[in-house]
Amino acid sequence: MLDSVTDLRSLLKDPALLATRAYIAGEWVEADDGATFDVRNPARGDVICSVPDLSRAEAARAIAAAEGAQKEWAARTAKERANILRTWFNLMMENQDDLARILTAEMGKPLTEAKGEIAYGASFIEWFAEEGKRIYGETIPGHMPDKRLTVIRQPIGVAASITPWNFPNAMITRKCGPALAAGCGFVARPAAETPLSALALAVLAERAGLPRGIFSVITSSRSSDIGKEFCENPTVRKLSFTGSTEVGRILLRQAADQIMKCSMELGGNAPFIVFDDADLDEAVKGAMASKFRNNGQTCVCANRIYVQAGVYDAFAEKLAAAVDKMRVGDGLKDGVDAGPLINEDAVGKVEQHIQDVLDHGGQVLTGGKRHDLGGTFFQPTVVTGVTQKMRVAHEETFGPLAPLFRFETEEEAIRLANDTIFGLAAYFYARDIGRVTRVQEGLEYGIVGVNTGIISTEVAPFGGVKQSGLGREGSRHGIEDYLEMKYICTSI
Ligand SMILES: NC(=O)C1=CN([C@@H]2O[C@H](COP(=O)(O)OP(=O)(O)OC[C@H]3O[C@@H](n4cnc5c(N)ncnc54)[C@H](OP(=O)(O)O)[C@@H]3O)[C@@H](O)[C@H]2O)C=CC1
Ligand SMILES: O=C(O)[C@H](O)CS(=O)(=O)O
Repeated sequence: MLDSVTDLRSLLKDPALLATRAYIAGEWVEADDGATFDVRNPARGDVICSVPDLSRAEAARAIAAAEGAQKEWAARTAKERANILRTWFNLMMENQDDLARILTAEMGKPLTEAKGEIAYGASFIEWFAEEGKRIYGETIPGHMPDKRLTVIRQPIGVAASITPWNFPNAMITRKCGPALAAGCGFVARPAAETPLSALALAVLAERAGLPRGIFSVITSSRSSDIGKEFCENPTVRKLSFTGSTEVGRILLRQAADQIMKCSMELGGNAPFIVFDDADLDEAVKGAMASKFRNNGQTCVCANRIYVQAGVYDAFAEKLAAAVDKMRVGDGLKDGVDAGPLINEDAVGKVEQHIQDVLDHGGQVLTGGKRHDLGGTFFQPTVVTGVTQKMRVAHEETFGPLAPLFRFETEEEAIRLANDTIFGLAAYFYARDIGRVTRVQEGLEYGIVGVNTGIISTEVAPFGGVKQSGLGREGSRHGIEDYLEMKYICTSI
């Protein structure tokens, strides 16, 4: 097991990627007051290293440096910015193995998933390097003979991000990619659980030639303080947040004072619907992929699995058999399908959801308890007899729990699936074209997977409706949130 920075450095081809100081204005710094906080390997809770515990003053300096660098950065051509971003992408892919080991060490996901995340994260840098060249304007036929009308789009200025621990690389690049391509300055504050992946990104950004000050990484355990600096500092013109709906609400309230432009990628409660005309084996594969990716710790994981009555028992049996084959262990070891949960609170939530199902008449089909490995390892679990009265119907578990609900009709399935304040991702398996059309149109979600359990890609718009968020990330739409539109009316 990992229990020190020496152990982790010994696993890396390039130990310099394991940076343990914050990155502000092109400098590697300690906290002004020398404070630090520990970064732990969730598999055992061992301390990997400590990093500086920055406060608002250092965050303010990073914001000022981003403002100072932004005008020159925006004055470069889109192609010049693209070339540097492309170099950054290349460096991320060349160092994929090391970045994945650092990510697994601090977050716990299996190395195979971590490598996948590095490629996914890098794809946003690659994609938006090119999208930056397509920030087109408009000319509009004048409303009067002596008027000439144009519309241009300019970088919004300094953008800031607050990101969660579950995708410590990709959630940052999904935001800084479009921001930097558009000509913005960028200040990132990663989750306290997982700062090392963000710092490794800064090491490679420096090597790629990103100008000093244009990109900073604030390591801090004082998330509320840094969030307030981002929301209250008048230089920050854009806040992009990924995390829980509860925290998103706090940030929106704080940002309202400045009428700040915000993107919010928030909580989910994804329904996964299996109709009686589905290919059951494909549906099981999709459920396994969607439910147990990152050990259930993603906002787009299937959180509720609705199965039509005629195929309920067959699907439950097939799913339990697939779940029983999952290999739980230390993510740094080969052949592991599920690592530890991020912390004890995460384990507690899974246990509470399982107990609530049992208290209301449901049953455990497989799993249901902490794993023999101890720590925050948990048995992948399937529960049956689940109903809308239970907590798991309305709360995001964010763990390896697959709750099976039974339904009778198509109308009932759509109604139950939409019975939530969330609206991020939904999935269903069916083959009748009329049913597929009616269901994909009837689901109130920003993302719908039809006969697939994995939907994430940099080329498509990712985001939710209702209380799952505001805005879209990735795709040709993702750069819009880092631009301001200017209408110019010229009298000739
Ligand atoms: N829609 C999406 O794409 C995603 C949504 N989520 C949702 O987030 C939840 C799980 O992730 P989790 O990290 O626990 O979510 P949190 O919302 O608790 O934390 C997300 C980030 O916000 C920071 N934070 C917490 N409180 C504040 C505050 N008052 N002001 C400023 N920043 C704050 C956290 O810092 P720290 O951790 O250091 O406290 C972390 O960096 C789930 O509900 C999940 O669905 C998660 C990932 C993606
Ligand atoms: O943080 C998350 O859960 C991600 O947004 C999910 S994905 O984009 O990696 O699928």
